[in-house]
Amino acid sequence: MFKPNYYLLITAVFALLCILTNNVYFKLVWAWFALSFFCVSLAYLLNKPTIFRKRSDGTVPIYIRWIFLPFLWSTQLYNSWARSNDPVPALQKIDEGLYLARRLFPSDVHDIKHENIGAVLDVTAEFSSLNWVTYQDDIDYLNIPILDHSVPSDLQIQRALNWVHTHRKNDRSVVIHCALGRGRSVFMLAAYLLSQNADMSPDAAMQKIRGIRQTARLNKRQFKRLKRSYNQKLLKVHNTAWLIANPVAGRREWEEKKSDILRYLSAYYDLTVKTTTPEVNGTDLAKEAILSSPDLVIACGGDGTVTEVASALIGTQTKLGIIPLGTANAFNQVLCGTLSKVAPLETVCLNLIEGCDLRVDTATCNGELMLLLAGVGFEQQMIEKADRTKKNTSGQFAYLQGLWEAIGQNEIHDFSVTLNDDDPFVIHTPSLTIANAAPVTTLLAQGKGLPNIMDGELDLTWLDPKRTQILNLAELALLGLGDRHENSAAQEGNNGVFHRSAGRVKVDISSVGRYVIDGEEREADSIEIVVNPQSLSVVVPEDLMRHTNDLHTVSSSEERNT
Ligand SMILES: Nc1ncnc2c1ncn2[C@@H]1O[C@H](COP(=O)(O)OP(=O)(O)OP(=O)(O)O)[C@@H](O)[C@H]1O
Repeated sequence: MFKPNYYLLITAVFALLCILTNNVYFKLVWAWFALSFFCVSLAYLLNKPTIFRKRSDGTVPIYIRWIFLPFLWSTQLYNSWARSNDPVPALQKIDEGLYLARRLFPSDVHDIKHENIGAVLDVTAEFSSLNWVTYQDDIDYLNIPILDHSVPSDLQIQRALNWVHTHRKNDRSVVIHCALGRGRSVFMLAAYLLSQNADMSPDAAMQKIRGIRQTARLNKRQFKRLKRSYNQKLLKVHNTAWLIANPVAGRREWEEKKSDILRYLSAYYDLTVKTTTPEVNGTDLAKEAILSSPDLVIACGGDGTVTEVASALIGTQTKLGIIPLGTANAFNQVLCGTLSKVAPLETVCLNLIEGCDLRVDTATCNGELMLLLAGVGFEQQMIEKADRTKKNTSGQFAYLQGLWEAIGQNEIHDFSVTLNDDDPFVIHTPSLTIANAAPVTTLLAQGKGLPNIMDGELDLTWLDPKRTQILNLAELALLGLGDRHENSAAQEGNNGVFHRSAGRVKVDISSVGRYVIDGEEREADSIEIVVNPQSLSVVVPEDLMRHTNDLHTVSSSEERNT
């Protein structure tokens, strides 16, 4: 508690000066000094390094710099005195690819380049970092803000270990720096050495560092925390994740977004990144991933990629995460909400870091994994009409165009339907969907409102051929939005919409010979769909889960921290 008390004392001195001074200008200056040091003491008392509002690119906003100017002046004065008397060089190699440094200045860039350093971990909260994009554009930068003389949180340690490890695994050298390269950065480097050397003790790690950088010294609290983390076996690189990306999904955004995705995620996950090719699909890569038992496999692409990856994860404890870079990304909309498609990349990645785990139902359709739904009639015609070229030019509107054309044709078919072990019955309809789940935009599946992905049931929705299909769709939209579904399970339906539920469904579709499953076209004379309750673990946003009281969830972030 030395630091806050010390800063409180300085605050008191400036407050006193402010009271005792008569000159209004001096009064203002002393009040500013007092406020600045008071804010710093609060930051220490509450352990809130984020008070400096340091951004992810390492800059501190101008207004914060003004508020804290008196404090920053004094620390910079002290640090420049300490640097000029430093008996050790600014930057020192401690281990293969691992460096320690004091605060980095433009004059250090030459050494950074010379040592071929590709990643900078800045553990200061109070100073703006160098603008690495200007100096060297292939430098990865991460700030983990820690107050001087303070200890990092378990989560901060975990982030640092994973980030450093991700870079080391890719043969990139990493420098960890704080203000003088003596405390906070030494803590993180020692923690990383301990995570990589099972036989090393905290004392041995410190000895190794001090053998090279004699000024390295942890205060009592820091060393106690290092030992505690070591004894509790927290100094481990974990949260391993595989990221499987489809480079051609959607509008081919992977290349453009790749570096941001890696920057956000590698700060928390020990990442392995793979891309699909026409020969090696998401299932092949996810099967390869499973061999190393990662905590999370992230599918980055459209629904096709998500289904490929998910099919290797069914029945395992490995979680599926999604970065929606496809055209529709309907499954992601089911899990993360309708607006998830337009959520900023940072939010999407944060959900994968701080989200909750949820076990959801999946199904198989003719032996193939079905996450969302299978459809004959309108649904199949809509997908058939939205080909790759149309998806590339019109995006999601390609599906709307397709649906519109299908409604215009209004082809009616007979299908023989068997639910569970019941007797078959024949329906006469232009559209039948059998859904495990569907986003709110998939009207054709909402005969009983939104299908529930955790109820262990499939939802069958079909439309009355005698009624105008636009009216049927309007009815479906109302069903999706509200509670007007009480009658849709009745024999006579609900204003042109029919609905049934079952765990197992068999449909004779020989009259059309074609169907779609999760947006992909298939051919068959019959389809058999079986639900597989709670067979897949997925990561969903925490705020979404807070409102879903009937679902059993485990906070993955908590789990990861234990
Ligand atoms: N490297 C690649 N080159 C060409 N095609 C690929 C490659 N990787 C995957 N594919 C193909 O991409 C298709 C899957 O695309 P995906 O469904 O992920 O995106 P989308 O069609 O744009 O989105 P959505 O399904 O959400 O509408 C598969 O047919 C797969 O064979």
